[in-house]
Order: sequence, then structure tokens, then C-alpha cells
Amino acid sequence: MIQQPLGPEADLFDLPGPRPQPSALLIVDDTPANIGVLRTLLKPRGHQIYAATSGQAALEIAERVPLDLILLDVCMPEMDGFETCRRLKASPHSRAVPVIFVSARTDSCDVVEGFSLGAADYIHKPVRVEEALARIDSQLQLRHHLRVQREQAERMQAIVNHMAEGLLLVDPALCIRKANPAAERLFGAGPMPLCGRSLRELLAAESVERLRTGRQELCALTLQGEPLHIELTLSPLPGQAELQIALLHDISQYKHSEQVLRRLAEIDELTQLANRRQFDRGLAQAWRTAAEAGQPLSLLLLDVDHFKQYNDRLGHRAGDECLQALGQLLQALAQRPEAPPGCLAARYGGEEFALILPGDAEQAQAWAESLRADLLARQLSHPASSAGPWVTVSIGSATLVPKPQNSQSELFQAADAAMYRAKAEGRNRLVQAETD
Ligand SMILES: Nc1nc2c(ncn2[C@@H]2O[C@H](COP(=O)(O)OP(=O)(O)OP(=O)(O)O)[C@@H](O)[C@H]2O)c(=O)[nH]1
Repeated sequence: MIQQPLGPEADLFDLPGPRPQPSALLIVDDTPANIGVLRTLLKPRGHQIYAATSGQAALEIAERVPLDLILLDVCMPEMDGFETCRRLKASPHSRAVPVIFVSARTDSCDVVEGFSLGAADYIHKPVRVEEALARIDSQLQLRHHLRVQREQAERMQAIVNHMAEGLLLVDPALCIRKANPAAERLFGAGPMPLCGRSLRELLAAESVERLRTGRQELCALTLQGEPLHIELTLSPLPGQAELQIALLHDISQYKHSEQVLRRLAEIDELTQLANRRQFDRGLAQAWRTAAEAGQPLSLLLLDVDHFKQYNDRLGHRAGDECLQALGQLLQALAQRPEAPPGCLAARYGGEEFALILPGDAEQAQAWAESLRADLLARQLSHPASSAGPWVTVSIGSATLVPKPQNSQSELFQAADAAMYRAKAEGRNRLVQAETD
């Protein structure tokens, strides 16, 4: 048989109900002949019949046997049917078992008393066979439906309890009414339950403002104050206007990996400086910021002098270490407390470095000279340089105030040309481009 896929409105819990079992009925009557009559009527329907001739015997059977229905006489010596019913309803074993009184006492005060004790129905003696059977069948059916419903509810509860996603039911004020174990675990609730707290309490301030119906990524906090990244889907609970479902998925791990990947994509592995990609973005951003503020933007481009000979003489590994040392100096410069926002040190490629410096030409000169001095102070030996005994750099610097008629590539080209002039003029020096 071809299985139909579940449609959007499919009822996931509409699975086959409990296997039909013969119903267990208890007939209680102090007159054995009456029991015989009912037994003869009910036996052909396949029910399992128990009989008791006193209230006390009925209570004992109800303690031992899981019953589906009790047919209870009212007038009995010692303990009458009403007292028996009272005790049956007081016992956890028989509380939920429907009781039908079968009695010759037909005064309406008796019938009312029977119902007030929790009876499901009241059949008059002498029994009218068809009517009695119809009433008994109806109670057994009702009991079967209740069992099916209870099993569906238990199945749903088991799913909610075991699902990996957190699930909250919240009221219109976002107060949490129910939380499944996964939600409790996610927020480290432990002995402090989530129920009664506001959903807002569990979100970082900026996420509270962004919270809306639908799916969203938010920053949350555990009850211990640990940050969490969650995907939260908030939707109305169909048919229950006063409740909303919040489905929670912990995406902290994914966010962490995303951050690591983003960092890897923007960082030069050897020097840990910004790579060319991040440099390009940083320069564009610094250019926009300077344009908006009408402020000058400077760019320093640095190239290690005679680096090929350095590698050739000392080996590629020493060359790498030299680039790392230079990277550290440049990073320290960009991270000085007085460094302006937008200041960025980058490895542009090979043995070329760059420093974006929001500031004027005078500042650029001061920073470039400071870098050259720091490098010389390190006294990294360069046995094959015509510029001196130590590793040196040639620096080209350019400064522009962004205007409609110039561009960031003009700034770059000017700094690059200045750097080549520094090389041509003997290396180990700063040349500032004449711009504006
Ligand atoms: N060790 C090492 N060397 C690199 C790296 N990237 C580029 N280089 C080397 O840097 C050297 C650059 O050489 P050139 O472009 O000829 O420039 P130079 O020798 O520095 O000469 P000038 O720039 O004119 O002073 C080449 O030998 C490259 O192999 C790197 O990541 N590690």
C-alpha cells in the first residue's frame, strides 16, 4: 500500500489507539439471581464479568482487578450501594472507573444522590434490556475514547520531553507558562524552574528589542549569566489566543564556528594581521568615515628591504620569523591606546605591509618614523642588505581628505608610488606622497 505523505494539517498523534481488549465489568448485587440476569445479558458481548454480593466484596475486587465498569445495586445489607460508591471513588485504584447504579429505588432524590457521588449513570430495575445494554455500551465507549486520548497526550508529552529543541509556552506578556526539559537544560535552570519568569529575562538587552513573531537569531543568557546564541521561533498556538509557542535551538556552536571561519578568512596566518581581503574592506570603510567627517585619511605601505637576499642567506624559515616580528611591531602600533578608530595593520602580500591611519600627514609621518625606530631597535640582523646591518623597511605614505574628485585607489597608488621612491632613494626611509 502506498503511504500518503503527511500534509501540513496532518495529525502526528492520530496513530492506532490501544488494542481493543475485552472489557472487565463488576456486577455488585446482594441477590445472586440479579447478577445472573445481567451476566446472561453481557456475556455474549465478550466482556469479562466479575461478581460481588456485598459492598465489601466489591471494594476488594476493585483493589485487585483493573475494571472498566461497575454495575452497582443500591439496596444492600451492611454497606449500601451509595456508601460502596463513596469508597470506590475515594480509592486511587477505582476512582476513575465509571459506576452505573442499577436499582429499584427510582425516586429522583436517590438518582440525584447517585450522580452526586460520582456515578456515570443510573439504570432502573426491573432492567429494560435494550436500554440497559445501550447505556452500558455508551459508558464503555466513552472509557475507550478517554483511554485513546490519554495515550495520545502521553505520547505527545513524551515527544516534548525528549525533543532536543527547547519548547516554551508563553502568555501575551511573554511570561513562561510551560518549559520542556530541553529548555530547562539550555538555560541551566536546574532547581530554578523557568516557569513564571519572563522570556525577556532570558534574552540579552539588544535581543529583547528585536524579539518578534517568526524565526530569528538572538543572543540569550543562561540563568548563570552565560551567553548563548539561539534560534527562536515564536508563533501563536493555534486555537489558544492567550498562548504562544517559542521553539528554541542552541546555535552557539555554529556561531562559534562561523566566527572562527570568518576570522580565518580575514586573518593572515603567518603574521596574524588583517589579510588583504580585510585590508580592502577596512580601507573602504575608513574612506567612507573620513568622507562623512571631512577628515584626512593616511595610508602607509611598507616593504622589507632586500628580503630576497635575507631569505637566500638565512633561509625561508628565518624569513618567516622576520615577517612575524615586523607584524608584531605593526600590530602594537595599530593597537596603541591613542590609535584612532579605524586604524588597521595588514599584511598586504609577501613582504609588503600596510597601515590604515585615520589622521593627517604629520601623524602619518610620526607613526612611520616610530615604526622604523622600533624596527631598528630590534636589531634583526640582515647580513646581505645594502641599507645597513639590520632589517629595514622602505615606507611610502599618502594622505587625502576624501572629495568627490578623488578616490581610495588614488590614495593607495600615491602611497605605493611613494614606497617605490623610498626604495629608489636608497631604502630604509619614509617618503611622503605630495597629494592635494
Ligand atoms: N620567508 C618568506 N619569504 C617570502 C614570503 N613572501 C614573500 N617572500 C619573499 O620575499 C622576497 C621578495 O623579493 P623581492 O620582491 O625581489 O624584493 P626584495 O628582495 O625585498 O628587494 P627590494 O624590495 O627591492 O628591497 C621573495 O624572495 C619572496 O620569496 C613569505 O611568506 N615568507
